[in-house]
Amino acid sequence: MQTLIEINKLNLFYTAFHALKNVSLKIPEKAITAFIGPSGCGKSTLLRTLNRMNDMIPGTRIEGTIAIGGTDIYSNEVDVETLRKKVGMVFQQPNPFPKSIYDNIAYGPRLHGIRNRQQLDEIVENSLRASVLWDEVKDHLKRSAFSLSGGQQQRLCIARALAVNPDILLMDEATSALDPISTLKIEELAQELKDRYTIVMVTHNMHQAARVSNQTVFFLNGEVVEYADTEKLFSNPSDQRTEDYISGRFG
Ligand SMILES: Nc1ncnc2c1ncn2[C@@H]1O[C@H](COP(=O)(O)OP(=O)(O)OP(=O)(O)O)[C@@H](O)[C@H]1O
Repeated sequence: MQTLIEINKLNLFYTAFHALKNVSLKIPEKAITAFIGPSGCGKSTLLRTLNRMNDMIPGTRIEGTIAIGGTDIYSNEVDVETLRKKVGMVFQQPNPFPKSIYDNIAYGPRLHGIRNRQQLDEIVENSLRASVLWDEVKDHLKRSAFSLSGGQQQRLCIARALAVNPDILLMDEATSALDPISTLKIEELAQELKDRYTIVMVTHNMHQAARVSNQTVFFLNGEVVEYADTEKLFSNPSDQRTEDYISGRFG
């Protein structure tokens, strides 16, 4: 598998607190990579570095490099807005805009200069189809996004991220606020999307990582303990700490 994201000797500090320690990882394209580990081990912090969301947190400093498709995303030449278009993100709580379903999806494309109605209609339909929401909403696109259920809102947020044509989709505990059926739908959706997008997901739920991901990274105290094919990591971990964690001895 081809590497898309290459993290090299990454250290991240929140002021004096050393949150990520010497992290090096090669994340392959068009696959699902899961970050697991106990609360506070740095999963979300690492995810946020991939589209520079950490830039928004005062006092954050990084050392080391992250390259996406060979480009150092922290170099001065990189435009952060363009990076975030290419690296979309979905959060724990669905966060649609207080707008119609249609306008939620059209928001990003409009921001990037697309005004043509027919073109926007196509993007809205394709994005909603890709997030498997089209059939449920096609007859009321003008309704508020808040009229949707939590699970539908999360699929809307995924569609919104897809509308600007990203390469990478970051999912930060994207199902932890959802009921089991909605969770399953998002997991199935992730499986479908991985043929076209590179997905990196943070999850508290080891079963979810085992069910949906191709690779799993296990973190502890800001360090990578083990990175392996998901099947291998869950059936035959190399490190005793991984074994202890996946068998529920801590965390
Ligand atoms: N904005 C911040 N300022 C200071 N410290 C922070 C900040 N965000 C996170 N941290 C600290 O960095 C460490 C890693 O946090 P992070 O949220 O990345 O962990 P996590 O593995 O995603 O945890 P969880 O599973 O609970 O979400 C924790 O000790 C946390 O307290």
